[in-house]
Amino acid sequence: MTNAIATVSISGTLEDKLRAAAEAGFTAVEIFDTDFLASPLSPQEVRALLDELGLRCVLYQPFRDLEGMPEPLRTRAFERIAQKFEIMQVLGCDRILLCSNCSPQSSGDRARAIADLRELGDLAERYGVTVGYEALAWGVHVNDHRVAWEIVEAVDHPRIGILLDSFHSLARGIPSQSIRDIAPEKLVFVQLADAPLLDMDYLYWSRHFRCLPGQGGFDLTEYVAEILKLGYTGPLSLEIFNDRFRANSATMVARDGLRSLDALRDAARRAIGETPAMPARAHIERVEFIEFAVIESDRGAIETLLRSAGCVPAGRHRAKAVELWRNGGANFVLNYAPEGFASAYRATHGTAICAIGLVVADGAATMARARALGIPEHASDIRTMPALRGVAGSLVYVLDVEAARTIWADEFIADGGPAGPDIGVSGFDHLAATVPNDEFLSWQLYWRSLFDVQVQTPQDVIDPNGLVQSQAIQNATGSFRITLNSTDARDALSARFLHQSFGAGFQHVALRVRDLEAAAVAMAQLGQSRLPVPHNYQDDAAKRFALSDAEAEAMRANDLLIDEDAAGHRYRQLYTRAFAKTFFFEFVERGAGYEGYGAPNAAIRLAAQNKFRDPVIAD
Ligand SMILES: O=C(O)c1ccc(O)c(O)c1
Ligand SMILES: [Mg+2]
Repeated sequence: MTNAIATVSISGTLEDKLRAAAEAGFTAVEIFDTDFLASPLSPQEVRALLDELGLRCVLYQPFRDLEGMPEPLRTRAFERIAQKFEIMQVLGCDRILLCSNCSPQSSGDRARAIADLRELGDLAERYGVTVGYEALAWGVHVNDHRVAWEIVEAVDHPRIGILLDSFHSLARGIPSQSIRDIAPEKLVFVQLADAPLLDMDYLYWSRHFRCLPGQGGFDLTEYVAEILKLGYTGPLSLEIFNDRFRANSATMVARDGLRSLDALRDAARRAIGETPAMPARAHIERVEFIEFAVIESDRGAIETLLRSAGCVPAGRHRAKAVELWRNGGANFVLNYAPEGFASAYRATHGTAICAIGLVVADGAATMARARALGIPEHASDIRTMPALRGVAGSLVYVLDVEAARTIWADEFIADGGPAGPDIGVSGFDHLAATVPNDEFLSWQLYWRSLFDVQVQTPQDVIDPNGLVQSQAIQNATGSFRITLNSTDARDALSARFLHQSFGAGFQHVALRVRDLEAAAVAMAQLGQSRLPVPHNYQDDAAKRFALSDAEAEAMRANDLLIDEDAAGHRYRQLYTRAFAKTFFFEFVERGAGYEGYGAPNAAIRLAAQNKFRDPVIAD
């Protein structure tokens, strides 16, 4: 069974698109009619290029508005499709997609459509071509694959089959089990696309928001499982109309496309009990550490930030200029080494988080799955802790439970200094990454294809200078949580972060505490520089959440933010001021059952941060 991609999914000229698909490892493509029409290459030249690149054209698409048309449009459509069949012969392509009719001039008479398709079958037969009839979600008479199937069944012609496109089926909420009604030999092609769950006109949703499987909200696993159960062995092909992809690197989309298909195939195989071709998505236990690459001249400032957040020195590396700091269950590695990965990272990004360490259930299986998905490994100098390339060239270290138990004693000499103040940090609550807009979907796929994680509903967050999109990703128990944030707005905080730190990265780290009020008081004594929260917000929160006078006063006195879910589970937050505009802490008290991230407060926080737009060093 082949992986394929439609040329419409990627940016550039027809030639750029074909080269990117081949480079990513595809061996089959759909050629989109408009891409061909806009190309100066003759059919023979396109064929030569396909041959040179080792690609087969497995579908020519789309052909529009043929069935049920009045004359003279009907004759014209038949003449035009015959010309496509001739081109397809040159291209070596034997399948064409016919969309259900969208023309207001078309007849809704079922018998007419059936007769036209039967005649089309006879024409296709002469060229050795098979037609896949696709129900567009916005087709005027046929907009449901169950109806397309009824028609194809009635046409009963060996050259006329049905083409399934997951967008059209799942956007309309058509049950995937209905695929079982299709005769297997009549399913001629399968197109796949995911999409965010939006309440939107089908055409606009489809043409602008489709995304790769594993980047949106459709249940594609069930869809493909039904298709595999039917016995379909043809290509699974990506047909993605997406505004970001049109503006993106063709290579990135093609590479991610292959990853998304491999991950989806794996999920579908598992769903129907077939032997999987790669290890399962990796279970993450927790974040064990984050590592900063630190410029020596930033030492004072970063230590001040850490100390005032309740962190204390806990060890020195046995061989390298690397220090371990701790805050309860959260480990911070400060890397000052003049050589190696951190030094290269520091040279590009300045003082920044250059790596995170994840504890997974099975390290070897995690690395094997990463390999199968084409996620690059980075040569790690610690044997028990292999590394994967992560956001913006930062690293994701992969630790077994056993490695996490021994790593600190193996690598570090414990610091005999005084124990720090206990501010009740149990560990990392979440890490917030800021990524460029065009990589936003790519990073979602990275996390969702490799790890056993789920996404929450995406959030639109209002920054004083533009809209920020935020996507939370977490494991089932909530012991691992990250958020991905991106914006198009040049002056929004996350855009300034990208500019300031020369690319994507983790911009803030949230630590979880038992009692945020107590932690805030303790950290104030340590000289913490907090982000002030306006009184207007506090006055509203007091009423909204029916806070007692004491609770409301504690909120005001400690610059706390608060949220509550529908079931009354609470979340309280406190932010520190930023270090060099690139990094800050959040402290959270997450009431049992609260699953969010305080999204309603993000606009308040961003407005507060906006006041400190000049370089700020925690003092
Ligand atoms: O948006 C469209 O017109 C269109 C064209 C061809 C397809 O296969 C499709 O799914 C949508
Ligand atoms: Mg389609």
